[in-house]
Amino acid sequence: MTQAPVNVTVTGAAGQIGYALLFRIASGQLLGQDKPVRLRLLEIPQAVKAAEGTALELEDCAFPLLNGIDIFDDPKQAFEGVNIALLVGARPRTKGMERGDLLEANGGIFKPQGEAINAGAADDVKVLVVGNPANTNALIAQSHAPDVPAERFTAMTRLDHNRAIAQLAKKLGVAVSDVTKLTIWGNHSATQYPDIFHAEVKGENAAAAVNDQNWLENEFIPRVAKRGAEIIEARGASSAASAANAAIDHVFDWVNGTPDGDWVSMGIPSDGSYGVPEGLISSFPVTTKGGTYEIVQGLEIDEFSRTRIDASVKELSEERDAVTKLGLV
Ligand SMILES: NC(=O)C1=CN([C@@H]2O[C@H](COP(=O)(O)OP(=O)(O)OC[C@H]3O[C@@H](n4cnc5c(N)ncnc54)[C@H](O)[C@@H]3O)[C@@H](O)[C@H]2O)C=CC1
Ligand SMILES: O=C([O-])CC(=O)C(=O)O
Repeated sequence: MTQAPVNVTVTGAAGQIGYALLFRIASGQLLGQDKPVRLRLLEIPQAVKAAEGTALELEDCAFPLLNGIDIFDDPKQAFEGVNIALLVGARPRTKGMERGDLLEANGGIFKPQGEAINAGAADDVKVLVVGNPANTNALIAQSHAPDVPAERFTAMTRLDHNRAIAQLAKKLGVAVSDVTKLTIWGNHSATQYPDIFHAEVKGENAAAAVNDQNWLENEFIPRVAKRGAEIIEARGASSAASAANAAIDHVFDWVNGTPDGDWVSMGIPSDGSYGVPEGLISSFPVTTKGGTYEIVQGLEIDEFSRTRIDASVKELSEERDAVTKLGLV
């Protein structure tokens, strides 16, 4: 272990996703088996003790790649020198809360975190926002970090991507590894559009292999888009291990590259591609290489897909308008 450790900051470290995520980071699954990590955990003061408990367990795993753990309740300290920032902690919607209240409450979290990243992060910082509403929280954080290149702020739609692959593989009776080029477009919300028209199954077009528009419209798309609610209904709590798994996948692929002939979905600041207004943090098909990503260009978007993408992008624009009015971006 000759390399300097990579500083990984995890917010909401004492939460459900944090508990499923930290052990995998420390075991080397986030970055690779050759990369030592130093964990910097951020929690609210009331949850610091629980985070300390998790840190005791991490210690007890004796992970060879885990170089150390520090726990903070101050974002400025937690993001000092950070290379990889996983923004998981967020304010959940509670009874009687309107969408605007939710955006405002999260603004109170993601604005100071964006400022702290701006002030203290390492030059190569990469940020993944998991906490909901993930795309707009990422936009808030990014807009308060003017010295960090905007494209370093990403939002997680990888869970949706993985869910869609699993459902498609199940429908066709193939292995998940047979499915490539799946795309999630838009927002991490019920308006998202899981697109199988460019996806392939063993190299053949997936939509043609399915050949069932009714399944696509009335089963597949709503199932994937509302999977979070299905999990909450069944488990009595929101997705945690699968969300942590998706965060691992997102960062691992961003850092280590996507395989030739495939791509992944990431919520990223739009450059105007596919008619998505510039600056909105929207999900696109991307390839990654050498720690950077590029939007897959040149995909033909038919009328059906266009309508779905536009609907999700409209929701993102409305969220941006709402947080702009609140003075959060
Ligand atoms: N993008 C995606 O695909 C998914 C996103 N999520 C979202 O991830 C978030 C976390 O989920 P869970 O871990 O299940 O929630 P949780 O409620 O178990 O944990 C959240 C943790 O964040 C902490 N926290 C709150 N404010 C904080 C702040 N200002 N700084 C640092 N920590 C703070 C809380 O103390 C708590 O320990 C939620 O917003 C959830 O909706 C969940 C699943 C998938
Ligand atoms: O729906 C939720 O609250 C959690 C979530 O984002 C998901 O599971 O996709």
